[in-house]
Amino acid sequence: MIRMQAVNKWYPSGDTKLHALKNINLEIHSGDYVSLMGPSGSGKSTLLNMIGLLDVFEDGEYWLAQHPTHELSEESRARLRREHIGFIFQSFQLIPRLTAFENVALPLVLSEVPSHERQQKVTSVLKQMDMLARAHHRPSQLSGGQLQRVAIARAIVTEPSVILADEPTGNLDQQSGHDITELLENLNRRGITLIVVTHDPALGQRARRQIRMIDGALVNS
Ligand SMILES: Nc1ncnc2c1ncn2[C@@H]1O[C@H](COP(=O)(O)OP(=O)(O)OP(=O)(O)O)[C@@H](O)[C@H]1O
Repeated sequence: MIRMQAVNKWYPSGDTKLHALKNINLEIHSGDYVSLMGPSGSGKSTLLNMIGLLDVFEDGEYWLAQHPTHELSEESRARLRREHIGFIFQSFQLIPRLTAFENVALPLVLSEVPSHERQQKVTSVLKQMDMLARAHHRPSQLSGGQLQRVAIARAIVTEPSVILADEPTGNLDQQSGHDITELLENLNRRGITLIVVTHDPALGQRARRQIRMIDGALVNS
């Protein structure tokens, strides 16, 4: 599903450059459940952004679902991202002035899915997340756990093959965090590849495979 070979990423940093990803070699198979851990600043979010095609790297190769993303135009990369990747963030990243329903519908609007099909798909995923009763609430009217369930509905409405979750339980109390973890693991049981960045060892250890980063490099991939 995911294959990186000798990927390096530098960020501009004043007059010099910061070597944020150092010779990353990584293979993740379809249906895997992987956690990515490591100290603050070690490069976890940078790597997740590369996997999700949100940012570009300077050298190396990255194959996603057998597509050579390093050779593709920004437009093709965006299409591949929409087809394959669902994102979940610590801060939920919902649009405040849109209802839960409208937030979940947004990726389908961007993919030009017809309105009646959109209606069906959004209703189905909100139901799966037990959020149908709150479909017309705005984010400010929802709890943290509910916000994350809406965000998961938004991530899965396009039926992605990979979910990338950056500290998905970081802003939640213990019970809500546990519920969200179960929801994500259920999606993985249904075949979605799940990659979770976390500082929480208890969450990280639940993954079938644990990857550690230190100072921009993978330690045990
Ligand atoms: N847009 C950017 N421009 C310049 N430097 C950046 C940028 N984003 C991240 N960095 C730097 O790259 C390194 C890796 O950052 P990254 O956010 O990937 O780490 P992380 O492991 O996810 O950290 P945390 O656990 O604190 O979220 C850090 O030194 C950070 O300061």
